[in-house]
Amino acid sequence: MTENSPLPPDAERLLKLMEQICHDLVWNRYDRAEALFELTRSTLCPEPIASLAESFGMMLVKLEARDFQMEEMLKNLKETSKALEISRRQLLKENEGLKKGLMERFSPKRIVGQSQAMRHILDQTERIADTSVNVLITGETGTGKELIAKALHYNSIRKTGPFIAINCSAIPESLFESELFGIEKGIATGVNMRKGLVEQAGGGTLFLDEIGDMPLNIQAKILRVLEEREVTRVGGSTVIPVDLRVVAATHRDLKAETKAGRFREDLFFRLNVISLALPPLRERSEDIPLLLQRFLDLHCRQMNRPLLKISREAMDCFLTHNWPGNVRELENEVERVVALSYSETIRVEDLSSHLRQEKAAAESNALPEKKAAPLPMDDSESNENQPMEKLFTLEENERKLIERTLEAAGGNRTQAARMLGISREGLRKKMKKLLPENNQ
Ligand SMILES: Nc1ncnc2c1ncn2[C@@H]1O[C@H](COP(=O)(O)OP(=O)(O)OP(=O)(O)O)[C@@H](O)[C@H]1O
Repeated sequence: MTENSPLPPDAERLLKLMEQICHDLVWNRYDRAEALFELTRSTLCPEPIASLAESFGMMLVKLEARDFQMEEMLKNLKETSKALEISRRQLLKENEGLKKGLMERFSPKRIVGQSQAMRHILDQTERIADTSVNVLITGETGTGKELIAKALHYNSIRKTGPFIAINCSAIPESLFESELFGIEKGIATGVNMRKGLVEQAGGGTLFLDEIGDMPLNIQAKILRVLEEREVTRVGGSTVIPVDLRVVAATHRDLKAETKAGRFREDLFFRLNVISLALPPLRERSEDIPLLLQRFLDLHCRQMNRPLLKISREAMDCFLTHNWPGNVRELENEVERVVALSYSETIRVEDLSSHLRQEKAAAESNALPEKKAAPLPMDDSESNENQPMEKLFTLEENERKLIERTLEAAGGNRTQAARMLGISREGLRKKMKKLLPENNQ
């Protein structure tokens, strides 16, 4: 067959059929596609048309395979999307549970404190939690300032919003502004937009810890946020409204800092709408046994140990130490002891050396008048650290212990019996035997 010779009549018809099939395929119509395979097989079909049909047939097979793959992909995507939705719901539920747990954990009722000063603080915390007033919490390190800030947040109407804590003493001065107020996109090559901590706290509480360490220029800017309730990112000009409550804390005397010109007076007044001054632990030693109990429960549970008892001598160490690191130091000491002690009773030798030394020094003076709340006590350790020449008989030791406990309990026998872990009747019998002169 030459280039110009007419096609045989059959070839003419088959070419027409090819043309129609191609046209159909262009419009995604496949109903005549089967004919392609016939064309490849037909003995009547001229060879060029048969090989053209074969090429189209292969193309069709590929198309079918692609469609099949797409269907599979769609099916997989649908399954993944279903699994993601299930996970999303689970996460939401978990998140709700965790938030509920946080609310319970930071309820003022769960914060330990029986001393008058702490009861006053906890009472105030409960009363102001659900308001939006700014609060300034003062107190030495480890007294529980952040704990109170969280109690304020998780018991407020903002409890489902974020609690964002900033430690002002830990941020380098050059980074303060961008950390707090965020950065606008494109301020420098490759810089992406970043929300600052103030913006992130929207709908929740911003906790400015160690506010006394905030640089003066930032103090002016944070004051603006408090007054205008809006923020502008570094390098940006858009004013972004923020709805937040500010709780600040410091171990410094901010009044003195304002007098020394290191803290803005206007900011001090803005923050100090309500102030809560947390007392150091050494001024509320009646809280020590309760805190000890709380931390023993917690750490024994965490370390899978049965609840440890504490010897009277070890308890004396806890009561006489002056706790410069306050509650945090006490908790660390308990955690250390629970991890390291071998026996079921915490004894003096289990404690850190500085606690033991202080106790030894205090022993040369009289026992301070501190009242211990009931704890699982073990008295078998009395006089453990006494040098040999000071050893007394068992009876003598018992007599001294009763005398000291009565002294600590201000003469109240019911309380003394409780502190000794015996009944009032048991104490009466012991006093009759050991302290007949006192037993009237
Ligand atoms: N009254 C309390 N009851 C139970 N736990 C407490 C109490 N006070 C403090 N704690 C615990 O002591 C630790 C220290 O408390 P927190 O971090 O709140 O102190 P802080 O005053 O903010 O310390 P810093 O000034 O060093 O930041 C935390 O583990 C906290 O849970």
